[in-house]
Amino acid sequence: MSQALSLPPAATTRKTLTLFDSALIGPAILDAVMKLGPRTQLRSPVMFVVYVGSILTTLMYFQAVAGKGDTKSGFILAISVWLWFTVLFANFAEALAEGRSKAQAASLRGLKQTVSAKQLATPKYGTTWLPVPGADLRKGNTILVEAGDVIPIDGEVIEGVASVDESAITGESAPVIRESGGDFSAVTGGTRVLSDWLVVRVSVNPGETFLDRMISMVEGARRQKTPNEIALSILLVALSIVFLVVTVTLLPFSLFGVAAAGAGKPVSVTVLIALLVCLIPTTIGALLSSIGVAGMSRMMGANVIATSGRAVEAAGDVDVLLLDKTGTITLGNRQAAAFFPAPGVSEQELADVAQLASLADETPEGRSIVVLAKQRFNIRERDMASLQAKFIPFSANTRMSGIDVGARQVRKGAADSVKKHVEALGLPYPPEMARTVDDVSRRGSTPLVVVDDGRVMGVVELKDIVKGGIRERFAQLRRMGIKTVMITGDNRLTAAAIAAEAGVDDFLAEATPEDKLKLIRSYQAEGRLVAMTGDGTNDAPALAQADVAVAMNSGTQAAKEAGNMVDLDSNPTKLLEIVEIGKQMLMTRGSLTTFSIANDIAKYFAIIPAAFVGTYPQLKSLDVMQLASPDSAIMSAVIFNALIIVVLIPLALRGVRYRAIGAAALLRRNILIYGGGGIVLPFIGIKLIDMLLSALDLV
Ligand SMILES: Nc1ncnc2c1ncn2[C@@H]1O[C@H](COP(=O)(O)OP(=O)(O)OP(=O)(O)O)[C@@H](O)[C@H]1O
Ligand SMILES: [K+]
Ligand SMILES: [Mg+2]
Repeated sequence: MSQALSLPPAATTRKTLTLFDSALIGPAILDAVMKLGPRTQLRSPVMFVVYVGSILTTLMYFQAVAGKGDTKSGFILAISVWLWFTVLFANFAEALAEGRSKAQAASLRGLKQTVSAKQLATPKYGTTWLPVPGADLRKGNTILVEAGDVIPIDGEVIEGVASVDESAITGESAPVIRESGGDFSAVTGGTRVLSDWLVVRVSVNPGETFLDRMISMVEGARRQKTPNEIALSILLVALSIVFLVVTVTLLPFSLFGVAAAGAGKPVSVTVLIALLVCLIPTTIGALLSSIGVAGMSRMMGANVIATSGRAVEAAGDVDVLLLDKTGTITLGNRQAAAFFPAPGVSEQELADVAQLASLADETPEGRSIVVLAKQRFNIRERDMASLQAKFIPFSANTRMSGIDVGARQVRKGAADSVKKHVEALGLPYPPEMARTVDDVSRRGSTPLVVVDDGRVMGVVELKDIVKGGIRERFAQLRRMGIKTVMITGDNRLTAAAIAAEAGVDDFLAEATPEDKLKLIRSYQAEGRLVAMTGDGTNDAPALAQADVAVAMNSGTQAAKEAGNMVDLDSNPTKLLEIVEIGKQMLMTRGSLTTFSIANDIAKYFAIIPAAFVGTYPQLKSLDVMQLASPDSAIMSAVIFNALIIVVLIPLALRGVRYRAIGAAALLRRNILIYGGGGIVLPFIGIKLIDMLLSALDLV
């Protein structure tokens, strides 16, 4: 067994970077310069206007040097340089946000390694295996992984039980159990088997693994714009066009004013460009894409892999959260705990039939029944082949499983399903069973009724445990205005007991996969945004329908594929963080947009009097800021406009703090801070820059 395959320790692979990590700054500066191409610039129309302004003023500077300028060449150069800085600062903000995601992707790529696999000739343990390079494996191949092996690729366990170290991917050091059947059968490439062995059927082709998808998602975070982002971009473009028209029409006004008075100086094109840049919403235009990228990074930091930016955004507006019970609210390894025989049946007889019904049942429930019968009554496992029995597997629709031995039907399953099954055979269903079933259910356990060829034998109690700390977290969700609904295939009483213990707002019991889907659709029809958390194959259709679909990493491949997020920690209350990150992203975008527009209005008052006082001396009375000179006023506004981008980068990346107060209160608060701040700050900032410029005698 090659020990050289061991993975790097989790701590080094999941290193967290500080906001302005020195390792990120250098590359981001370089990247900011690389992003100066026109195609890249065109992605943000607002910044493209600044970009064109920078080029025009540069050209005008050379014209002025040649003696053909409409104003002093030094002034044009200074404006031009600061416009270029404005563009570069915006590029830098984006590059810095992307740098963080890229670092996260790189640490994931570190997990991808060339591993040799043990390919089996037949999908059966004990047959010979051949060493093949992991990259040669294809969907459908079967492989053996043993203690110490790195699992070469994603797959589904078809035989065996083993403990697996998934810390390289999840950061969680406790090993997890992976076994065939049930909801714990998916294994992820890059994780390591700690004990025992597994036979795994490869479920993907190379390049399509979970790790590959994570990497491409983290790297491509920027590429697709979300619907909200597109709407905002349209608003920003519209504002820019309005200001462009306003600025362009100022020139004839100025020329006309000078002609009419027979004195004064018309406004220069440089000043008009400066004015335009100050008026259009450059602050949000520069920071918009970083806000989106940073949101995805924060998800990743919370150990959630989001495969769609739209889902991250929708998370901020979720109204209803649906959770499946087993494996999501509870630990999910329901274990047989007790046998309750029907009248006239001994406990041993019940155990015997229950074991018979579970011989081929590979679910954790089925296996635990076989084990309990062995422990209690030393009933040895019989061989399915020599019994010539036919296996009837469990399905979420029939809610029963068992075997057929010739014409003899041995079954176990949900009480109502078994009752129907017995009555369909025209046999009596003992009324005493209902009491036992209710007693077991009220404890929050799952009752399975066992029936041997129509004769009801008794009840098996399956115990499950509610995950710790879940109650408080649901209370927190309630305070955020999110309704929690538990959906389960279990009966009403069990569901009610677990719902009460976990503290969910509502529950739906005896739900088939179709019922889960229907419930989601009905909420969506009311215009609500639905989040769903699930782990099982039977949750997959519902996950595919939900707006925000969080699959547990411990769950099945089908669930993970149907969802648009995977929680690496498999924590059902992770949605709290997901919602916070989504809300934070929406709020950051809203706050900075408010700030940006308020800011531009303030600049208008600083620049207009200064720019046109040469044309219309009456404007002097509007000059509330008493800036040193018209040139200094315009220069200061342009510098402020550029610097504010840099000042706000930390806020864009870190996000506005989310508080669990009502939406209206939050909105009021943010408008006050970012709208009010946006109006006041430029007056102070521009005045200070103006004083500094004249103190240094620069204008
Ligand atoms: N292996 C099995 N054999 C027979 N019956 C089973 C088996 N597993 C579960 N059942 C019965 O089927 C019912 C529904 O199954 P299950 O609990 O897995 O549904 P579910 O929709 O996944 O709900 P959840 O995972 O939220 O509890 C169970 O309550 C139980 O009565
Ligand atoms: K601006
Ligand atoms: Mg389930």
